[in-house]
Amino acid sequence: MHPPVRLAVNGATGRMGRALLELLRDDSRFELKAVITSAHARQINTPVFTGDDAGTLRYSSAWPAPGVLDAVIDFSGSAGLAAALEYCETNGVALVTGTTGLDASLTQRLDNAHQRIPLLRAANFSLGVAVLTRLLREAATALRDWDLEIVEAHHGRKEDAPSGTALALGKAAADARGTTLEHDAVYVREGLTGPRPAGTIGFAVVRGGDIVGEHQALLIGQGERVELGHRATDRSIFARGAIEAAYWLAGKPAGNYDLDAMLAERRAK
Ligand SMILES: NC(=O)C1=CN([C@@H]2O[C@H](COP(=O)(O)OP(=O)(O)OC[C@H]3O[C@@H](n4cnc5c(N)ncnc54)[C@H](OP(=O)(O)O)[C@@H]3O)[C@@H](O)[C@H]2O)C=CC1
Ligand SMILES: O=C(O)C1=N[C@H](C(=O)O)C[C@H](O)C1
Repeated sequence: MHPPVRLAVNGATGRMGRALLELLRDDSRFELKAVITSAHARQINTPVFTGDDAGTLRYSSAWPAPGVLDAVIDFSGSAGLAAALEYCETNGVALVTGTTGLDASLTQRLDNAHQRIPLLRAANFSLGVAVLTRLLREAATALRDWDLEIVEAHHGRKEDAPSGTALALGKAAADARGTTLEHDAVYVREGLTGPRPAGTIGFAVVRGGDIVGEHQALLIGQGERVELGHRATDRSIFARGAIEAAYWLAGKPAGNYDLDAMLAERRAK
């Protein structure tokens, strides 16, 4: 049993931040040291928890002094993740991030971060999507010539499209087929004419209401099709996955880690 992991949550007033705090409040494996959100959030300087065991923790936009944290969990946005990455790299702190919709330069910074810190990124922290990804790799290989379409649906406040998960599923299938999304993805069909080009991977996006997150991969042949799908109905599944990842990652040497490695290590125990 190692001492509690000293943790910060970044993006703490958001949908995922709130789901994380709800679970972390009663998780004795962690000592919550900082609860960080944007400087303009109305919760800044207000108590994070209420009740008899509330403690003195307050929302803040300032990162703690060096030496205070072992790990950061980030579900914020590009600016929030950039700040978290800067802090973690400067202070040698482990970073778990689920933020999606990153531009090329932030992706590049993350790609290089493994030289300095333990880093675990996942576009989707649910166990179900980890399994869906494996199934899709197998189906995309076995049904190599079938058309592949990826359909995703999310709540109306989501900022990026297609979702990080849809892109990760597309990438997994493209890798399995020996191609790339840069070469074969079709994100928009408006203005295209003629038949569907063979080998392309199509993406379609639905946005509305309170949909937590749904992903479907359709492998479409002649006279038959395979449909693989996952439906999240509660975002606590993502929060739980990220918390397990932070506990697993804290104290590891610098490097790039993923959920598959964590799940494999746990299965082996
Ligand atoms: N990998 C996964 O499993 C999942 C990934 N996600 C991804 O996580 C991200 C967040 O999602 P969600 O919680 O729904 O989004 P929200 O918009 O609800 O939350 C984002 C939070 O980050 C805060 N924020 C903005 N800028 C900064 C900053 N510079 N520093 C710190 N905090 C900041 C926002 O504050 P304010 O509102 O004041 O701007 C807000 O509280 C998205 O990219 C989403 O796609 C979501 C679910 C699961
Ligand atoms: O923004 C969300 O809500 C979600 N985002 C992630 C994504 O972009 O794939 C994961 C999940 O589907 C919820």
